[in-house]
Amino acid sequence: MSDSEEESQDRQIKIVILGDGACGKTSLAMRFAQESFGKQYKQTVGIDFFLKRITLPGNLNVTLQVLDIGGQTIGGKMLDKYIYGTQGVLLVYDITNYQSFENLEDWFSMVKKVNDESETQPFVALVGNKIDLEHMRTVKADKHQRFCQENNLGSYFVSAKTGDSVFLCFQRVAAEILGIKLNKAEIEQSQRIVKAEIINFPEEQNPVNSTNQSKICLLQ
Ligand SMILES: Nc1nc2c(ncn2[C@@H]2O[C@H](COP(=O)(O)OP(=O)(O)OP(=O)(O)O)[C@@H](O)[C@H]2O)c(=O)[nH]1
Repeated sequence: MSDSEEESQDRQIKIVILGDGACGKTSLAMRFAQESFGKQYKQTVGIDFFLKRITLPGNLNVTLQVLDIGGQTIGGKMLDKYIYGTQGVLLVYDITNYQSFENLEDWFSMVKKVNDESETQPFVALVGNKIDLEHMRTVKADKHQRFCQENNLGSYFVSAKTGDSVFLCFQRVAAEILGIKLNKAEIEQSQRIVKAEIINFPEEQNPVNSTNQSKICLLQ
């Protein structure tokens, strides 16, 4: 195989998403891989797979195999097998649900246990999801930062609903795994513009310009 053929081959990386039920793992994977979001909660039983090809600086094509692990799998027999040999781990919690943050200790312990005797360790990142619900936040950002510093983790805040920072998170994790540095322009480019939802409130019962009201302004 010539050098150029070798260079044009895709790199493959495996990333698992772990965390409590309903923290938004499936939503994150779907937002990243399919650009979609569903408001309806449908529990993942076992595991789901998503594939997405991205291009990193230097025209490097990378296929990300994303394993979305159901929140109920903790303590299950298969979990070790899903985690083993993965290059990246996203530890996800819901910023409005403190328990989902606390329980990450258990998920992280599983990751450490499985990789205990392995020569290579996965790149692990802490992901606070649902930042569109900032007004309902119960996990303070400094708690998040402390957990990252203490355990040497990557740190992200995202919203699967709006798409805020989702692509950036996966892109940076992939770059980190492959030892590629992203420059400021590349990071800014992948920060999506977040569109606000437009809510149509029903018209007022008695609007100002309704026909039974005078539109004439009287000056006294
Ligand atoms: N507001 C808001 N809701 C979200 C967000 N991400 C997910 N949700 C909602 O949270 C609920 C749970 O999302 P899922 O993606 O199914 O959660 P999960 O972690 O995969 O859950 P399990 O399958 O039980 O492990 C759904 O109703 C989603 O619509 C987000 O960023 N913002």
